Amino acid sequence: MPSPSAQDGGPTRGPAGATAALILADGTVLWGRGVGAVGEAGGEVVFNTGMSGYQEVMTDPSYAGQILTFTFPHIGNVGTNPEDIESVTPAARGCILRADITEPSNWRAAQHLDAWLKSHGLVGMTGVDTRRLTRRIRDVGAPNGLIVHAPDGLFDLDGLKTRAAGWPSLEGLDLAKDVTCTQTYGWDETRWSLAHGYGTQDTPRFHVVAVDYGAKRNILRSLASHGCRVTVVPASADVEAIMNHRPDGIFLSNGPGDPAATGTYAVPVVQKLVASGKPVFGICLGHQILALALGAKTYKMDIGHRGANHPVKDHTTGKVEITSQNHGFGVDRASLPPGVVETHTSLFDGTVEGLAVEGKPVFSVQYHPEASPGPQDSQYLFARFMKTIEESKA
Ligand SMILES: NC(=O)CC[C@H](N)C(=O)O
Repeated sequence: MPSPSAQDGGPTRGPAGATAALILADGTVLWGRGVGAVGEAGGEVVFNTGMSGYQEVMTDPSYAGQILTFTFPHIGNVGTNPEDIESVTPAARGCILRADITEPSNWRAAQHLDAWLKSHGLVGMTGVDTRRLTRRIRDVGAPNGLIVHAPDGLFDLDGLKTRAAGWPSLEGLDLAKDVTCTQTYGWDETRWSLAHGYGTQDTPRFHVVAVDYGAKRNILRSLASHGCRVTVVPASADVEAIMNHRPDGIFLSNGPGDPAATGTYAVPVVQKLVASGKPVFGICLGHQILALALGAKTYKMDIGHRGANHPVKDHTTGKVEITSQNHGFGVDRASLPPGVVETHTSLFDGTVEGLAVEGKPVFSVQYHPEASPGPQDSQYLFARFMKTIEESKA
């Protein structure tokens, strides 16, 4: 789009047709067309390279505090439906898209993406050169920014630039407490499956307590489909509350924010869980919290991993799997204490992707074996967890 019209003092009118703007913390402005809710939303601007699954991505609670830009240009063309969600309320703050959203074309579509964004109060914009934005994020790291949707085309650019520059970093932010469940509940796979026509569940083999730091539904479904009864407890649950459920195994979920910020409550609980000798399996934030509990350190990555084509090597089998990922923090290899083994490694950038504790039924991965969206290569990890539980019971 051409440059905006010069103004003296008052609001700035964007280039012809511009009803939305992305303002980055360094003052960069990208213009576009507004979709979804009218208003302003701020967060860390990150890109996801997946070619499908925008609704699962937008509802993944781990995207809390972030504005998503999709590198795939056509987003919204199959509309939205009530099933492809990873939580009831979308966690991402907004979205940045290349192409305008077309009419939905899919038999499952219940709503246009634009209407769905509006109904959840999410601000979005289209017409952005997302390739340019992504290359910029790759060069300088994920910036904070604001997206503004103003149908009158008028923008208070100075104020927006000040607010974007002052937007707080995700580093040090505990967001798990914002997205965790407020009460303990049993994941009712049967009811969910029947409601969506996917059949029933057999008699459960094991009872797993899942600590919810922002759990994606497909993890709970995956545990259930591997034969588990699943009890979900809030992130603040203490060891006694967890053990009172008499679990066969404990699952530590994914979730948003800085893992180190959970140090006051989650980390000491996980230390006790590890000491208890019960099988423990962690995914993403759960993996990072486990690492902290074992004495390792986490750090903020420049751009993180978000997409559905990340190659990871499993050192146990020597196999390479293509994985679904969404994280902006990582576990520092140099900080791993003796007795903690790196089981998986990223073949993109060599970072730590999985851990196991020697002599204990405890392991975790940085990526998402439940996918949703993404390839199913890593489903074996749920089977590995079941085997660990079986062995620990024997
Ligand atoms: N998906 C997740 O659990 C993300 C973990 C953590 N919030 C990160 O960004 O690294």
